[in-house]
Amino acid sequence: MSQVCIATYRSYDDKADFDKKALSIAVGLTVGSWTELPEAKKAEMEKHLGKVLSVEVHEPANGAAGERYADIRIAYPDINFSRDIPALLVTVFGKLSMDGCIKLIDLDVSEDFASAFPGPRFGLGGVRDLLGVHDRPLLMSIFKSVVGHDLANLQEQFYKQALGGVDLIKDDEILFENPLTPLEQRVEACMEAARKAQEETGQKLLYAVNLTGPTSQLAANARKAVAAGANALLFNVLSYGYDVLHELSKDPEINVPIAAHPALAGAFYPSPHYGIGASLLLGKLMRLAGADLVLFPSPYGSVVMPKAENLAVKDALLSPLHGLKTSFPVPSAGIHPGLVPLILKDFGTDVVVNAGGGIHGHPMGTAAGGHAFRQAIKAATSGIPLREAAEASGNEALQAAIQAWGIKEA
Ligand SMILES: CSCCC(=O)C(=O)COP(=O)(O)O
Repeated sequence: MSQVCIATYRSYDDKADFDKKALSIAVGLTVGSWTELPEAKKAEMEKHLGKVLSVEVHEPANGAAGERYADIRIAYPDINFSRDIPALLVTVFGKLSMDGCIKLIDLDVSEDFASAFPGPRFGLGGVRDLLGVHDRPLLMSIFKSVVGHDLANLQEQFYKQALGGVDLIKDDEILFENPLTPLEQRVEACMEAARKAQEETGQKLLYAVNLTGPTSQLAANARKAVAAGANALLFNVLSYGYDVLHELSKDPEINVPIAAHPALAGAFYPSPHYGIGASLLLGKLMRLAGADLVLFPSPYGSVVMPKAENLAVKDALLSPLHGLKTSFPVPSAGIHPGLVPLILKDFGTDVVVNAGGGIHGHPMGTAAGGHAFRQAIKAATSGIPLREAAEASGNEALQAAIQAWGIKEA
């Protein structure tokens, strides 16, 4: 069994000797120095020494400045760090993240390291089981206007979203503990609206309430939310750290799916030269830490992530990973019904179509916004072009949505 975690980096430098650089990383981030060590000490330290596995240099064809880079793979012995994500990240990219043009692209953790992580408790299949929906993409709606609103207002907004036939409703990530809509009362009010809507729609619904507060109170807040009836949680993972998600997701008393919000991710992944690659940041590490659903920008909407990077996030959430359950991909931001065929083309059926403005901004109102998405999903999964579907009687909501936002072709 492999006893190392392998980090892949991309390093840009017009002149560097990348072999030398790789060796200095492998030694510097493990035993500190090597050649100076006496032979007896070397024998003792060998098991701690990082190893350069490969260095692939890409010379720009035209010699253009700023385009020469190398992909460097280094194996770090598991013996050097404890079985937690902070220890792993500090080892492979702590000081190094501040040392020139270098980006952490990927991490392959060992079976032994992964064994400390149960991963998503529900995962994609578990979320589908809770909702009883197995044959189509799910639809999630986002509360939009939340700050400064009282419980009655949020309950009314929730009810309208639920009537639109959505499968999940999530809080806006900027809704924190506040006197107008305290956590437990908000959960009770929204779940009451969910029950009322279910009487009309016959549809089950998950409400991902935003879990916030100081880290020391998060687990208690989560338990309170669950006791009040919350059947899902939203969590701003990157502001707290992956280890906090890991703790929450393996807590047996917090027995509901957790949706990871990507707030702050833009500080890490967009630069080609610095930070952490999107598929690692929003894919592999979120899944390892236990996210059941992961939100991230799509290639089509208002906050755009390049398509290849986006599909790499999807793959990291869905490909085999040490036997962990898969996490639901939720490409988001600026999504409207006219984008549904593109989303399904790239993501298939195992995706959550997620919208805030694209639901609340519908010309016929919030509930119609949900209906328009459901009609678009039905058309796209049946291979019917949206324009054709919009002409059908009963699909007036879709027609109005297309008039408002249009259809984006590939
Ligand atoms: C950048 S991914 C997170 C998307 C999100 O949380 C959101 O509120 C998107 O809202 P929109 O009105 O753009 O659908």
